[in-house]
Amino acid sequence: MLVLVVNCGSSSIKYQVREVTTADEQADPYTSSMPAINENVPLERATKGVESDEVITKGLIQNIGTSEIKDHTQALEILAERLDEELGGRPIDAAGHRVVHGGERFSAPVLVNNEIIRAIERLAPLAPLHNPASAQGLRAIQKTWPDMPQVCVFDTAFHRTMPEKAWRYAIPEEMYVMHGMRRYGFHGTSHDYVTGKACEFLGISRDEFNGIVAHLGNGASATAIRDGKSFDTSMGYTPLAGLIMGTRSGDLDPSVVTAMLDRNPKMTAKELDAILNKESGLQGICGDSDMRAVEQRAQKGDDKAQLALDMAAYRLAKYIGGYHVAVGGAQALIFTAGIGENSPEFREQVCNELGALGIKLDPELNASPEGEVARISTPESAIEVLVIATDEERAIADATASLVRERVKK
Ligand SMILES: Nc1ncnc2c1ncn2[C@@H]1O[C@H](COP(=O)(O)OP(=O)(O)O)[C@@H](O)[C@H]1O
Ligand SMILES: CC(=O)OP(=O)(O)O
Ligand SMILES: [Mg+2]
Repeated sequence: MLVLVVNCGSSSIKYQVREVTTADEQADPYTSSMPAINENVPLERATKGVESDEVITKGLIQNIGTSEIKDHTQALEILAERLDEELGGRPIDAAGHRVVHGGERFSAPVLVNNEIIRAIERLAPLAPLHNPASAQGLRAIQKTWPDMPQVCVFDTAFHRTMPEKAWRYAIPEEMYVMHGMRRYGFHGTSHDYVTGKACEFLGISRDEFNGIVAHLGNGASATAIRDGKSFDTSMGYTPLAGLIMGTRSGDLDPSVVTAMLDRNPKMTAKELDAILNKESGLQGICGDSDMRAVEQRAQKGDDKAQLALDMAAYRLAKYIGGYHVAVGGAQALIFTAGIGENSPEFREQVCNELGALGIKLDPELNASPEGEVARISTPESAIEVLVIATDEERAIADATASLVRERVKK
């Protein structure tokens, strides 16, 4: 089956077309339209018998929302033409979308219909940059390929298993009841995927696995995995909370925000949002947001870059320490995504902060982890440290093929 994976960002569309083989094996019973609250089926169970192994083509459409490309609808028209060329007219069987916010409703991937698209649009206030883009992408594909089944895979879904003590904010209850102000958590597809890989590698069944995942890309989040499920996570109501990221502040005292407003009463919510999301994090501390650039400057003795690294590593280490407690003792610490997979220096710096947990890195293994899953700790380490290559697109392609296959059977 040929599956188009679409990731609609605020100003770009990342896409992949993947060949997915589906064995004639029954997947686990899997709710496809209305998943029950707080239910969650691990990816590897939901996609049993589905294997995506080959990327046929991939690419990026940028500058959406400029004079060049008006909106996501126009971008999808460009994509359709491009794909026709790149695939030599071969038809696509299904499309799978990364949707950032699934709110409290979605705890698993769903087959798309008009009502689902409206639900994603209704969640726009919680993810103003991402959800409207996804909805436009979904509608544009509906228009271009009216018969193509579409599936949405939500960043928030994996975190629907968190207990209320982890997801509620200590603010007046009506803020939650009336406005949905609570922790949702993001990067769930990645946290779920690498958790499955870790269990496989360690020979532990999902239900018995306790660990911590550090997904460190441009956006970064840590998740406490208890009994194989998300128990707590560092991102919150939006992807701004938690760790120090490329351009996002992560956690701070909310009074800082009100003080910014006090100083400059003319500042709009949008401007405040831009300061915290686009001008903060590594960028705010040292003027560079890309980890490679920050590391290079630090190696040359640049103090500001070194401070940015120290702060980011320290913040992450504090989360790891807290989550070790939250999961009742982690069996493994997993590093993944751009920085987690590619920066031995940052992994080392974080682990150096974790001596109290009895973590011991093997410097050679850390310098060049090999394969999809690599152990980088010594045999004496109290917690295994793993580097796992995440693949959100693959997970989305598998989930899409799995749901579409079930539909064809019915
Ligand atoms: N070899 C490397 N060393 C250090 N950082 C790296 C390396 N390769 C990629 N990165 C960092 O990974 C981050 C991007 O991660 P990625 O997961 O690709 O992001 P996105 O969230 O955009 O998917 C950037 O900060 C980049 O500098
Ligand atoms: C949710 C989020 O932070 O996504 P990204 O890492 O793609 O920015
Ligand atoms: Mg990412």
